[in-house]
Amino acid sequence: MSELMNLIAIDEAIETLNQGLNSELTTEKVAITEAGGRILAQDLKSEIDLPPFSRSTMDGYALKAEDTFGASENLPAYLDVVGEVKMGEKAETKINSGQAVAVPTGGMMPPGADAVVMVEYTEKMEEDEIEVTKSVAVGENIVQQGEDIAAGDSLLAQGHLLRSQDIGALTGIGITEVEVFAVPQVTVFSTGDELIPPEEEPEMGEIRDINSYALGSRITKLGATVNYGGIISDRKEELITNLEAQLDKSDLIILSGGSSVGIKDLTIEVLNELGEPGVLVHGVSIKPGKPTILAIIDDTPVIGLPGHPTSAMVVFEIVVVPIIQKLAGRKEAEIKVQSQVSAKLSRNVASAPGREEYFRVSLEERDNQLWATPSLGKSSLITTMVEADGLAKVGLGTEGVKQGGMIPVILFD
Ligand SMILES: Nc1nc2c(c(=O)[nH]1)N[C@H]1C(S)=C(S)[C@@H](COP(=O)(O)OP(=O)(O)OC[C@H]3O[C@@H](n4cnc5c(N)ncnc54)[C@H](O)[C@@H]3O)O[C@H]1N2
Ligand code: MOO
Repeated sequence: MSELMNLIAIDEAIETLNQGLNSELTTEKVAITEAGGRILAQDLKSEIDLPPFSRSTMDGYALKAEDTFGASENLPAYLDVVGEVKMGEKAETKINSGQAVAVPTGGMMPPGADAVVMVEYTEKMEEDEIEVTKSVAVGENIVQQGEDIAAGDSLLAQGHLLRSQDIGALTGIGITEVEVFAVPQVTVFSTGDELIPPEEEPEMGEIRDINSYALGSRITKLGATVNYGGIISDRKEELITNLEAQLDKSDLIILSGGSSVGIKDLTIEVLNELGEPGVLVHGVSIKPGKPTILAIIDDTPVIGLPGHPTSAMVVFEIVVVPIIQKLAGRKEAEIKVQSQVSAKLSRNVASAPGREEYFRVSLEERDNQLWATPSLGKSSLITTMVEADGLAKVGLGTEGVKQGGMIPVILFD
């Protein structure tokens, strides 16, 4: 039987693993159409101004603002129309005092003009004269050259997750290829003699595999590639063979089951035998999820999650997500940003002393207030996750939270 667990705090556990990880990540160049959701591996500066010329933001007339000062319905200003800017063409006609040029929304500002009056505030008098009934300020209704992005500006930093708006900004300045970090390859195994693949009919005593698929789906959502390693029986040789086969091909291996103190619990033994440094952490002060194992085998992190499906998913969220993000190259500051809300508890919750506790909660909005109702179901029941909208956290040094107390809730994706 393995030795009894010596629990350590979550942050310390994650830090211990991070310290042992190889920080050199592989990168690759991808077309901008493939770059959404990837992590940038370079700092990006703009070499050009966006927009490359000053543009009107309204349909109207480009003019010198001072020619409209004091203009009103009762006392209009009169200007000579000396030309028209065509969309997508260079504005050539120079404006002098007392002159205006018709300009469409997005059209280039003609030289000499410093404002645009909207067409609604003008009246055509003759073919080449307008009356202006509103005064405009210098710069009004114009986007200046380089106002969006100026040449030399830093736009995005290494480690940033490329979102749709980032992709748009990059194509706006003509960047069609970017250097990104390679997608982490994550292998998932389930362990246990009782487990069978979901497509098979269970005999009495057998249980269909839940964890591989719940975790695999979450891994995909995080932007990593999942390799379904399958089910490993509780035989030492089988555990060794399966792990050895995947170690070189994986950036991270996740096992579930076989992590607690018990006769069949060979995981620790095997992880220590397979390579250096072996098991770094066995037992984390988190509930559910106490029997979590963190190991590194010759540069590949291996994480053993508790077998109970809910416990496995909770530990995945709290411990594995930041590790996958780190392996993906995501920068520290962004990793901490989780989609989190603050909600009022609809009933008292008592928390395990000395453990950071996570309750599955369902959320409901009542009277402009978000209320969290904790599930009291066992961590062996996957439906406690299905019914939940998120995880409410009760910190290490807290005995519980009273009904009506505020609590942070990490939202499920
Ligand atoms: N005497 C003690 N017993 C247990 C303790 C303890 O401290 N003392 N801890 C309990 C807690 S808490 C947890 S969590 C589990 C952890 O168990 P293991 O990580 O060793 O996992 P198993 O024993 O293999 O499985 C536990 C449970 O989960 C089911 N399971 C496992 N894998 C899957 C899967 N892929 N899909 C669906 N269900 C799975 C398995 O059939 C068991 O029912 O230990 C407690 N016991
Ligand atoms: O630690 Mo177990 O993971 O509480 O259910």
